[in-house]
Order: sequence, then structure tokens, then C-alpha cells
Amino acid sequence: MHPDLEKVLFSEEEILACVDRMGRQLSADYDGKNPLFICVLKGAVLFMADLVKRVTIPLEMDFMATSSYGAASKSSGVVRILKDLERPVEGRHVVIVEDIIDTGLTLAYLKEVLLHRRAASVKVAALFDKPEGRKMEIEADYRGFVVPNEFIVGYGLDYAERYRNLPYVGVLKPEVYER
Ligand SMILES: O=P(O)(O)OC[C@H]1O[C@H](OP(=O)(O)OP(=O)(O)O)[C@H](O)[C@@H]1O
Ligand code: HPA
Ligand SMILES: [Mg+2]
Repeated sequence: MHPDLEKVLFSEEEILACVDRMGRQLSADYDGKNPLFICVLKGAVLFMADLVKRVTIPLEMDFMATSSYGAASKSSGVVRILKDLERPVEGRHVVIVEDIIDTGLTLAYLKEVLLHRRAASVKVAALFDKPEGRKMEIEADYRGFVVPNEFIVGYGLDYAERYRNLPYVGVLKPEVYER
């Protein structure tokens, strides 16, 4: 375990088993719809890569980058689009691929933007859900794990851009972000 972590919540094996289940469910639900999977950079990049390998139907991918946490462990409350999609979403069945739903601000904002651009449908696949962090009423359509109200890192999730490359997910020692 990385020395900055207090504990590991989910091992690489547990994460991949869960991603596998989500991939199979999405394959069944989106058969014949040629869905557009939108990866929310940067946090969702590992989840996206593992998920699409487990989806057995044709799909397309696009990428959007948002930021609300910066180098902090609390949401700034303002979601910014740092990089937009390459292609229009009008008429497309969109699956937003997110690593975590915490306050819900990022997702609420993204859903609004995509529906405004006339996507045919917008659903959300989130690997982690922190229901106690919520400030907006919004839920994932496909959810991996429920996590406690603690700041977690690994498998794409960062603190100040670090720890994204850990293959597992754990809770950061508070002294690391209180430094
Ligand atoms: O529900 P919320 O409170 O909005 O938090 C969830 C969002 O925050 C994180 O992204 P961040 O803004 O840190 O950018 P990053 O993915 O590049 O780390 C995470 O990857 C989600 O996209
Ligand atoms: O717990 C978290 N960890 C990392 N990034 C995050 N973005 C929202 N919540 C979190
Ligand atoms: Mg972040």
C-alpha cells in the first residue's frame, strides 16, 4: 500500500470485477444503439479504458475535461470545461463515464450541457458514488461502489494530480491534505 494512504477500500481485482459487470450490463442495454461513451477527464480515464474493453457492442468514444477540485480536497463549486467534445452529440445516445459522483455538481452541469445540445438520451455510468457528499439531487444510472464520506484516491482519482496511477483505491491520510 502507498505510504500516504490510511487504508485500501477496493483492490484492483474487486474494481475490475465490478467494471466487468457494468460492461456486460451496458452491452445488453445499448445493443443496436451505437452509443457515444463520453469520458470525463482526467479522473475517469482508467475506468473508461477498462470499461470499453468489456463492452461487446459497437460504440464510439469522445472526451471532455472538466475541473472543479483543482489542487484541493473540496469542490470549488464552479465547474469549468477545460476541453470540449470533438463531435456534436445531437441525436446520440450518450453514456457519461465518470469516476466519482460526490457533490454532483460536475454531473448536473454536464447533463444539462448535453441535453441542451439535443442528445437523444443521456445516462451516467459512475464507478464510485459518495451519497453523503451530495449538494445536487442527481444519481448514476449505472453505479459501481458506494464509498464513505472520505477523500479517496487511486484508479484515476487524484489529490493535487497525484495518485491517479495507483491500480487500487484507498483513503488518503488527512495529514497529507492538511499539510
Ligand atoms: O460530484 P463532484 O463533487 O462534482 O465531483 C466529481 C468530479 O470531481 C473530480 O474531477 P476534478 O474536477 O477533480 O477533475 P479531474 O477529473 O481532472 O481530477 C471527479 O473526477 C469528478 O469528475
Ligand atoms: O473523493 C474524491 N477523491 C478524488 N477526487 C474527487 N472528486 C470528488 N470527490 C473526490
Ligand atoms: Mg481531481
